[in-house]
Amino acid sequence: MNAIPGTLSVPYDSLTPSPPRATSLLRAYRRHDTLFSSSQVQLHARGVLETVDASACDGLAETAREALQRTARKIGRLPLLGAVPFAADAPARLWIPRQAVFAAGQARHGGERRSLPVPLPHCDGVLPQPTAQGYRDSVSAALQRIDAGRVAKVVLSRSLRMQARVSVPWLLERLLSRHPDGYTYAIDLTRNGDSASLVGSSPELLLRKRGAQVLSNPLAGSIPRVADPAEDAQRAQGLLSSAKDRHEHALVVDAVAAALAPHCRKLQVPAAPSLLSTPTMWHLSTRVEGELLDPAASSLQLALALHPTPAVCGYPTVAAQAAIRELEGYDRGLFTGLVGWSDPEGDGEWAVTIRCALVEADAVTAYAGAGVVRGSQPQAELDETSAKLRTMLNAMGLAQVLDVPESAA
Ligand SMILES: C=C(O[C@H]1C=CC=C(C(=O)O)[C@@H]1O)C(=O)O
Repeated sequence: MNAIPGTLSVPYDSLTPSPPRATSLLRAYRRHDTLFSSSQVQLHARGVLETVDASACDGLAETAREALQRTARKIGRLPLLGAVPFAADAPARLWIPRQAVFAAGQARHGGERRSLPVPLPHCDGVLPQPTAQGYRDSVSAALQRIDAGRVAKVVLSRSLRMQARVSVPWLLERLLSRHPDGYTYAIDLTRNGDSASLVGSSPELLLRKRGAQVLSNPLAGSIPRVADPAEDAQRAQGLLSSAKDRHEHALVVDAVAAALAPHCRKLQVPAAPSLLSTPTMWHLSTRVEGELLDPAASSLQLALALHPTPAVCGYPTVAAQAAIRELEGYDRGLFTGLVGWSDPEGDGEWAVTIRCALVEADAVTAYAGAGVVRGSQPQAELDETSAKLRTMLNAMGLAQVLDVPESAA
């Protein structure tokens, strides 16, 4: 099928009969491979055939489509995969791999366990950006802008850079076993010998496209979960009936529906959100489903038409982007961008790049943000980002970094 020895690419639309078992793909994963897993499909890729480094400002979707079609003509059907950053003018990290294998279904924990690194990663120091107080101050500043009518919602984030060595295959396996329904990814970013991977377990689907069918599943409005089942259920119900969170959520759903509408002959938008849970969070969730006018439209092009949604940026977009630039004080990089893949027909799946960490040789940086709207409280937003950070910190065995007294942070 393909001219490159060892290259294997199984078409997405031929997945159902007898695909490679997802668990065996996970077992085959090696450091510097790339893996993207959802409840629908799992993609395992190795090597780089061609990079597509344009920024979203520079016709990224068109450049990607040309690269996919050229590869399909010359070599065979291979997907494009990788990550697009939050900022439209920053370069994407997308490429066509030398080898790609798709499997249907979830990468549940395989029979064969990898040996755990012993001891668990040890953290030699933490650099928060901003500090806890800095984050609360930025939320207060965003609330002033909201009161002044300059913006309705701003998503503010923070990061924790930890001096620690973390094994990517080990982390990936732990993330998959904790939340197999999520969008779990390990995107190899190693270039020129500088080892780096973007690893995460996102609960949020930006866009899935298969034939003429598209689905987006925006999340916004959240509350941390607790161990006690009765209180946990009470929190979920409280979230569902919170006017503040419903408003925060509606801004995202309206923007997603407005961005998809011009591309769709039919669009279904539920009138009210439902609840979605991860191991650490409850979220308000809405599944927006559409039928495309042009089934040949690419999943990347459609995902970029949605990005950045108010779930990661705010509303209105331009005012929220300006507030983030002025208040956040650090570069988000790939965090709050999109991560996923597209095949030569444009079918594909792109998740919102959240609940993630940049894993480098001697350090790991975890990220989390929260939507600020009228009625938000600085301490509650800080606590929400801590709970979101736990997705990665718990999986890495580094949750103790959240217990550091603020004066030491
Ligand atoms: C920006 C993040 O979450 C977004 C997605 C879901 C819920 C969110 C919220 O309730 O604020 C955020 O909009 C993150 O997890 O870092």
